[in-house]
Amino acid sequence: MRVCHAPEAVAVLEIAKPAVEFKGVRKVFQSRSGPLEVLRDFSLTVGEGEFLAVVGPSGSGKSTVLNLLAGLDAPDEGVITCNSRFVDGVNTDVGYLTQHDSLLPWRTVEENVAVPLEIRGVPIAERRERVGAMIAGVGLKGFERHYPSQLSGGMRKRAMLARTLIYDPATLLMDEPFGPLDAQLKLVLQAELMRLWSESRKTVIFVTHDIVEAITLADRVVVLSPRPSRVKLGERIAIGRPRSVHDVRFAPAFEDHYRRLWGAIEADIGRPQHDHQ
Ligand SMILES: Nc1ncnc2c1ncn2[C@@H]1O[C@H](COP(=O)(O)OP(=O)(O)OP(=O)(O)O)[C@@H](O)[C@H]1O
Repeated sequence: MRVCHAPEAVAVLEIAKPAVEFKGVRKVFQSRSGPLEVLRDFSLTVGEGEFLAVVGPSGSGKSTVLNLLAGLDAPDEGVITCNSRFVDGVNTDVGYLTQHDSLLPWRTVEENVAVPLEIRGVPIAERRERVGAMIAGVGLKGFERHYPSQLSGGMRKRAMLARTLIYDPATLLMDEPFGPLDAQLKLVLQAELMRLWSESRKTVIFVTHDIVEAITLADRVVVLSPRPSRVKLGERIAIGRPRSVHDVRFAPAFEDHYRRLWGAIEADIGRPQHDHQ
């Protein structure tokens, strides 16, 4: 990825090498009331090292997009590639932080974080070292031996983030990771995510309902249409980095971004989604 600096010191990102591509993807689920077409002719390209946020109406298929990329589900039509490989089964190139609390309750923080390394057969000494460093990196030092039930919601999110990052996936999928947290904690975790991302520059696809969060974190925000979904707007965020989660909303470009994104979302609120094919 090439980063050129415009006169106003805003980093303009040009997608030099795509990390993720959806081309003409269609996804239909079979529901009790018949087929549910969630994605139709859905196309999206994400550049290597890009932080992309995805917003859109509830039920428009945001999680479906992540599940398809993770290879947990298969498209009915179209092609998905990740790091130049077709996704046609479980995609081990991605780390996936889902909405749900997925820590194993019978394992301590360090035992939870170690799971991906155990699966990959990483030797125990290396495992200990990497787990310790990662736990410190997400601010959980001192809580290694705690069980999930002994942690706050924010600490559990940190532990899940550590477990997702531990095997150093090239691409990170995050599905409303901070959704249920209170506003202050959300800001703290957003700041930490930005710090971790700026150190590693992984490709990130981050699903959220929060437009401010999307503008704060992302290089580009895409808005999905109601079902059957496509990308209806792509907004490149013209706010320089490093960004402060507290100051982003005072950046000159913030208001215009917010207005355009909200306009695209507002137009679809209450609009019925078309489920008949
Ligand atoms: N495995 C499945 N079987 C049947 N229907 C499904 C399945 N997975 C998702 N759906 C339906 O597909 C639609 C899109 O779901 P998805 O979770 O991708 O939307 P979303 O945009 O992430 O929603 P939200 O913002 O509410 O989290 C929804 O109507 C959902 O009920």
